[in-house]
Amino acid sequence: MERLRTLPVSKAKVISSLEEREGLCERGRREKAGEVHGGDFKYTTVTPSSARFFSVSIHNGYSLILRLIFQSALINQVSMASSSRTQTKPSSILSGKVRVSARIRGFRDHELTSDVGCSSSITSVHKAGDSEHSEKVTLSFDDQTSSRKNEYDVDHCYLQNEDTALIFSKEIKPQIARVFEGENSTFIAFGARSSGKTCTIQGSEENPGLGMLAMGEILKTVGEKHAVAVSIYEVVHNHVYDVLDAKNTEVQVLEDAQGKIMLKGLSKVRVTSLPEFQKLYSSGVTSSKSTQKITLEAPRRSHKALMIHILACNEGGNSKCIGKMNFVDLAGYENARRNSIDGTNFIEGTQINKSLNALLNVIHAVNANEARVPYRESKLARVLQDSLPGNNHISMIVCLNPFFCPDTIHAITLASRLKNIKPVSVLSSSTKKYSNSGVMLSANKANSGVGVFSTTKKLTNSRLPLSTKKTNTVLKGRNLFDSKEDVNDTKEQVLSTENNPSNVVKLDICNGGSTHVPEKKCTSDGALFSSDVEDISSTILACSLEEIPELDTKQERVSLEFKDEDVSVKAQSNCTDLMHHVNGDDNIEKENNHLIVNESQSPSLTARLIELRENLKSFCSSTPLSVSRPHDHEPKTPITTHKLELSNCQSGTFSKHNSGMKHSLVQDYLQFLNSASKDELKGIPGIGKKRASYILELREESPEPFKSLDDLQDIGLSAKQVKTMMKKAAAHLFS
Ligand SMILES: Nc1ncnc2c1ncn2[C@@H]1O[C@H](COP(=O)(O)OP(=O)(O)OP(=O)(O)O)[C@@H](O)[C@H]1O
Repeated sequence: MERLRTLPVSKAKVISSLEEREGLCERGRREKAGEVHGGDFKYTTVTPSSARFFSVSIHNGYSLILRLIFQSALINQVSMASSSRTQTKPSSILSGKVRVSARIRGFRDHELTSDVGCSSSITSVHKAGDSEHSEKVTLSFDDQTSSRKNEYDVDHCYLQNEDTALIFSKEIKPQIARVFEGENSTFIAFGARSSGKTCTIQGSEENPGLGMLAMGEILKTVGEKHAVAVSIYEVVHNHVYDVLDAKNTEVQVLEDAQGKIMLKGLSKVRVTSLPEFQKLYSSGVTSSKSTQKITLEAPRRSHKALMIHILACNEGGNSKCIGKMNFVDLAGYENARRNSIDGTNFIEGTQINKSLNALLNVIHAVNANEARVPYRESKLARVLQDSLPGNNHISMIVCLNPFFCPDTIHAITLASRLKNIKPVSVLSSSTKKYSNSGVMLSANKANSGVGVFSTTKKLTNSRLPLSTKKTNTVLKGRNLFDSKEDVNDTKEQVLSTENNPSNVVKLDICNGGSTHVPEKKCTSDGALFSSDVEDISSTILACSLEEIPELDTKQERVSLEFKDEDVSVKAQSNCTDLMHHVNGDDNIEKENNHLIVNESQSPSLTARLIELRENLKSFCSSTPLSVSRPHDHEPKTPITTHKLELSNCQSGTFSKHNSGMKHSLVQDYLQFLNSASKDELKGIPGIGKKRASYILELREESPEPFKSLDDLQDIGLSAKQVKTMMKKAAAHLFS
């Protein structure tokens, strides 16, 4: 009997289309790439999952069996790629206004022959739907690290053999007429590093990208009444720089009294011909690169964007922007910790991931039609702010590496979540207090069965009128794209329920004796998930929600799995009495009264904590400041515990006053900035001459430009700088 030899996965290729397969077979014959030493065939294709299980004989006698196996794998794959018959999942209605399409990058030359390219994992692309517009695509990946199969729904998937021109005609061309009618369109390329984002958006002279193709079409459409101008900018470390300006000036993102975004310092260059634009686009990019130090320094990673302005010209020669097209080439996602070799690029990677998450949170909020969109948390989102909401079109193109890549899986996971959301419930402010007292798990239980989880998070101030802010507080966990959530280390939670698509689920964690909740994950206010830290090793591994048939239908089991890499502990918490549904806005108020404590059963830890806190509060407020004498007039030693509690109360009162003082200091400071003269402003440490004149300009646009400390970011101050300034102001009071 001949010995069987296992075919290494790396020697097998997965090609996602028949044409690609044929092309490669031909190439394989020539180059002997991926050669399998069999009897009468030189090259074949196989899914890596199949390859893992197949053994290959080196003897001719087994080649027939091999061919049968491989043929069946091939037929299977081709049928999956081309037909809608083999659906593994029930089709869901893809929701939201954001269109999400995927693009699988073609193989690079060296990938065709190396082990990397050969270990492909995009095993299948299921297309469903018969019309061009209603199709849904499910992408399947074999996760080689966990032997799982991951499936993601997107609106469309462009295969390796499909070029950028096809993407243009399907995604961009139909939007051009709408931009001339006054709507804005935004196209965002998102994905892991080297997944083909720049090639898709910017392209090259030989293979023009979407920006170039769009400009070609726009210039064809533009008549005498219209003109075209472009701006190109990049966002580095949450600062926006003008790429068309040789000095690379920083762009200030301002908002006028009407809430209109103004990009101060961003060049707008008129374009009349394609070669002119081509020169501008490529030289602009070159100039941005030239600002980096040459030699050993790695090119800085940034988000780059092109803005095409359509201008309406009147007879007097004046022009007004009527519509915009944005093409955004996001910096590539990568797991900063895993990919940081010496720690040097760790901070950069972390910051980029944070900004990607912040942008995705914005898109998610817009897509879900949330009342509060966290524009202020992302500079890029602030630049795009007037192009995202309402009828404006947003399209995300998720670029995928064609081989197994955990970062690619992370990217598609995040993007596909946009397709499974439903508009969220807006909870009244009375529910807000609970957000600080327990872990909130918010799930949009769409029919598709995919849910989201989130964290309670401090609401930053926006310039909404105060009344709007109060009433529109959205308690739905919006922080969908939390930076610490890493699909490579953490399993995706899937919350499957059939009904109640827009339910919000409140979760209290039962801290049973065997449950280990990593302490470092709990922030002071009790929220388990915070977006402050990237790549925290201790994360929730999995969270599943299942109905327990034998119990009341309103009770469900939540299983949370934690992984703490540092101490190698895995723990699970099963809570049976803590879930409750909120059915629609009308009942929210009523329902929330029942959310925390289920009276018939023992209260959860969070409920007990709330009770304790309330008791303490009422005790403090009711404690008399002087100790009254007992009625019998007998002198007694004062009770020491009471003294202690009294002093606790005093320290509580002191800290209360403290925060009051802090608030009034901040208010005074902002009031000063809103009213002081230029000379007075110049005298403030950290403001200086330039910022002083800039503040005056802002005050011309809006009488009170600074309503919160966050607004100081508009004059280019970082949160750290603001904090330092406030410290100095406080110190000044006592000097
Ligand atoms: N469709 C394609 N077919 C073949 N090769 C491609 C394709 N798209 C991109 N590439 C190649 O892949 C590499 C990475 O492409 P690109 O620079 O566009 O990726 P990126 O996602 O923008 O990278 P980064 O995350 O670093 O910005 C380049 O060498 C490019 O030539």
